[in-house]
Amino acid sequence: MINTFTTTLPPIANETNTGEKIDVEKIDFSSALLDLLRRKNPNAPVDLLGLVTQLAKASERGDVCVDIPAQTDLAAWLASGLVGEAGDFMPLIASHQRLYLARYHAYESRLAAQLRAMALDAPPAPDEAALAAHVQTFFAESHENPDWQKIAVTAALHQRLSIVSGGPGTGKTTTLIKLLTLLQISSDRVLNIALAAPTGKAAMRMQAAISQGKQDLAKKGLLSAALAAQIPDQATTLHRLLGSQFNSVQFRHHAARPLVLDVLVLDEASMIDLALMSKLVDALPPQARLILLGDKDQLASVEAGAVMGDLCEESGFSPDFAAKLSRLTGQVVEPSFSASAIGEHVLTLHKSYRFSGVIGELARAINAGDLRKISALLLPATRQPATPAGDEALIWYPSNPAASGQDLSAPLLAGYAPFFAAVAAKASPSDVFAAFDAFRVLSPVRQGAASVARVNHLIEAQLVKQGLRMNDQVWYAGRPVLVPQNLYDLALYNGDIGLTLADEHGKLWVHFPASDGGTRKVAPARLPAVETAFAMTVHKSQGSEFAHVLLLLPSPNDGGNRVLSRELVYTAITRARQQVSLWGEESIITSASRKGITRQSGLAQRLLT
Ligand SMILES: Nc1ncnc2c1ncn2[C@@H]1O[C@H](COP(=O)(O)OP(=O)(O)OP(=O)(O)O)[C@@H](O)[C@H]1O
Repeated sequence: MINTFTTTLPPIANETNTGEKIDVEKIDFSSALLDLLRRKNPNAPVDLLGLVTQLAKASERGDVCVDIPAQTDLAAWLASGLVGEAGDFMPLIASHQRLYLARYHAYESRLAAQLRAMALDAPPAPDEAALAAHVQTFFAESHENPDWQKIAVTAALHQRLSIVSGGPGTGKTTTLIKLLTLLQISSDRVLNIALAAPTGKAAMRMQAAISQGKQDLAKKGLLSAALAAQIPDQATTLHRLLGSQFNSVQFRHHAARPLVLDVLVLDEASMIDLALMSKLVDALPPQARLILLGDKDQLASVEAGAVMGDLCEESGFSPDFAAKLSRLTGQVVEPSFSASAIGEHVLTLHKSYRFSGVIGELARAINAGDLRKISALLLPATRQPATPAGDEALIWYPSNPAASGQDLSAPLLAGYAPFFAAVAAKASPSDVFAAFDAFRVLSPVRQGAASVARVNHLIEAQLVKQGLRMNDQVWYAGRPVLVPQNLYDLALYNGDIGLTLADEHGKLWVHFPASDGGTRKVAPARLPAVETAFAMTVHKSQGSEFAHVLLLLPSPNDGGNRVLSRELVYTAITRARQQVSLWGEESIITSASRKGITRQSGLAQRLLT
């Protein structure tokens, strides 16, 4: 039986690891937990209560557990009736010298056990000769050696669990389509394949990328119309796939009522927290394949855990498997020791086919904490005029955007000018969306002088000046909004972006992208809890892409140091397809790249062999 103490879990966190949005419920979490424990045992060990306070705070930051100090009298804790060991029904669990809230321990240990079992449960091995021939056909154009996409496809065909990790443009989707096609070719029936992503936006991007990828493969004569029809174009959100239920943290699909599918593909897997990943794996039917796609270097999930990072911590092919992959791919695949039971299932793509230029170089340098490279990339830009021409891939404003006297409005308005022009011209909702997605302002913080709130305020004030919005008017044509929570009755989800546009009678509607590639509209009155979204936090931008990203990086005294990290800057920069504007002092950028976020979790250790 799973040990659950729902009352001891923190409420759903909302961008907690940015530390900006304080949830009132959360302030009381640590004291509520302590009260509960004291009521159960008035003589609870003092050091236990001290660590519980830390655990409550840590869980708000996204940690799954805290380390138990070496000198702890664990026997006294276990005798207190508050702490148990794995399998006990207690509010707290001590395991592997870590203290957990019971439910997180259950999620973590269960997920690790299930992933280990999936790694051992290999599907019937494909016929080598046939597979080698298919691989050669599908990668006939490849001049790469090693070709990581080819190796990933070949490896994944032998696996029930595959984790494909790569930065932007490394060909995760391209690899996936080849993999699904080959799975379908080697199956004697039509496979039931489901495509899912954490947010509606990410699901739509996945859908668009898959249908583009299918067309590319078909043009090369590698995908017949019949096969193409067997690979779905439709992607859904993970919540919808699992079956969200109103007012419940449980989904309709779980271990006792699994999904009906043969292959589940989950994109943007780094956004998935521990609880959700555990529920997802629970809901898989026996023998179904799970393919996770994501970028392990991006920010971890908003909720607790760093599942993608933990899963990818160790990787490497055994000598036998490496030899097999060498035979099948015709390339040299070196074996390497991996201490993880799922190390062979971590398939990393190394070469970016989209970012050959400065954006990719900067993203890699930030990731590697390569300060010299970062400075070299930023240096030429310092010579650029304060208001650059706008066609450079990297633009740098070397000042604190939160300092007084900084005029944020000019670049903001310039960036959104095509969007306002499309709104004024009453362009179709799809065209207005395209204009809006060409530029986005990102900030790490919600409040402060260079925050999301400030940018939204500045732009809205400018719109008043330009006569495009009446003072204090909440709804106006051109207002972009962000849905901050799941609104199941409207089929809208946390993070969805809508655009307010006037119809031919002047009536305002909020348009949202629809799953068929068009848009659908909702009356503003039905959306009581939305936020203006000219700017958004870097956390919320995950799963989205924009042609041009302007990233504001406030200095420490303006809230920057609390939240800036390598993962945050990397995630923000890699949202940009063509152009990045960085607005922050060099020391802020370099110190962020020195600071990686480490989340306390025992998942990687539980996966060790
Ligand atoms: N092996 C390859 N050779 C040439 N071009 C490639 C190759 N693989 C991918 N591409 C091209 O690179 C671009 C990005 O590929 P793809 O969309 O598969 O990457 P991704 O990792 O899924 O990207 P994203 O960052 O959007 O998740 C596409 O235009 C694709 O056609």
